[in-house]
Amino acid sequence: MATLLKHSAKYALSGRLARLGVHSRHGGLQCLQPRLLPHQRSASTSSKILVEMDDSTGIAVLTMKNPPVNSLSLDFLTEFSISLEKLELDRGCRGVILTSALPKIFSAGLDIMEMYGKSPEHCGEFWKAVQEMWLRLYGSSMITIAAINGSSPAGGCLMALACDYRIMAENPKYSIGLNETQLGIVAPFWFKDTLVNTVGNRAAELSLQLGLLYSAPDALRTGLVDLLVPEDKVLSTASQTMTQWLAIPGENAIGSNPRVSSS
Ligand SMILES: CCCCCCCCCCC/C=C/C(=O)SCCNC(=O)CCNC(=O)[C@H](O)C(C)(C)COP(=O)(O)OP(=O)(O)OC[C@H]1O[C@@H](n2cnc3c(N)ncnc32)[C@H](O)[C@@H]1OP(=O)(O)O
Repeated sequence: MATLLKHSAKYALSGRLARLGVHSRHGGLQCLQPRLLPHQRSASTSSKILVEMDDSTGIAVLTMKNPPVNSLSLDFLTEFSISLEKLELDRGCRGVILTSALPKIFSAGLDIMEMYGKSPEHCGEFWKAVQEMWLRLYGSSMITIAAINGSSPAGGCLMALACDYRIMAENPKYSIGLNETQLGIVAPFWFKDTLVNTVGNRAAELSLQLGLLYSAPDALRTGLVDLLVPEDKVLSTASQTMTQWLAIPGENAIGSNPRVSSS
């Protein structure tokens, strides 16, 4: 925690700027245009989330656009959960691809400024929003695929882990992992359980105790991600993979998800 708080001063200004939407160092604000194709039915956008729904396929792309690094602030998490809930209630939506509008970053994890110098009430609200995001994603009855087009430490990695399948850009500069230990904090048990369910006990032990951040090839070797593709193919591959999953007869790819099915 001490290390985390030490980092906070560095992150203070950017957090405020991000909330004001004025940070463009990563080119974030320039690349937030909707990518609607002619056959797509609708796009809805809140300030930090863009949802593009393709009615003909039942696939939605949920794009995070919270510059500079898609940190998980209370505002962001609230918008994220609302967007996911709307998709969950939309009977036409069968699959969601989660990706980032920002170059180089999928998500930097929890917004450090939300944990620094805030009232107990605010902290409670923030923590509840983090859990809500995880519950909605991990317990979703839709197929969820993370199209990881940038680095994704800590809470960003949790988001990816909460999806059914992870496709990562094979860029040597990107890393992913639950690195909380390196920040002087212990990953909550539900972060740990989500990792164990993905990579198994021994790999999770090493990963958590050492706070490892994996390069894309190491993440693939460990089983933290399922597939590496060139950066410009991440979204299209996610789309193709989703189509394959949705073609499983009787929607069994959804029905046999052990997290949401008791049978
Ligand atoms: C309230 C409840 C109480 C609970 C208390 C217990 C706490 C338990 C929590 C346990 C679980 C924790 C999970 C987490 O996710 S903690 C957050 C961990 N994340 C990080 O440490 C990421 C740190 N960031 C980075 O590694 C890099 O920034 C990154 C690789 C993402 C990008 O690198 P790049 O070089 O491209 O960019 P910069 O480092 O220059 O950063 C750009 C600006 O973004 C700001 N920034 C970065 N990360 C965060 C963040 N997580 N929150 C807020 N702001 C962030 C950074 O300050 C830069 O701003 P400036 O340009 O102004 O310097």
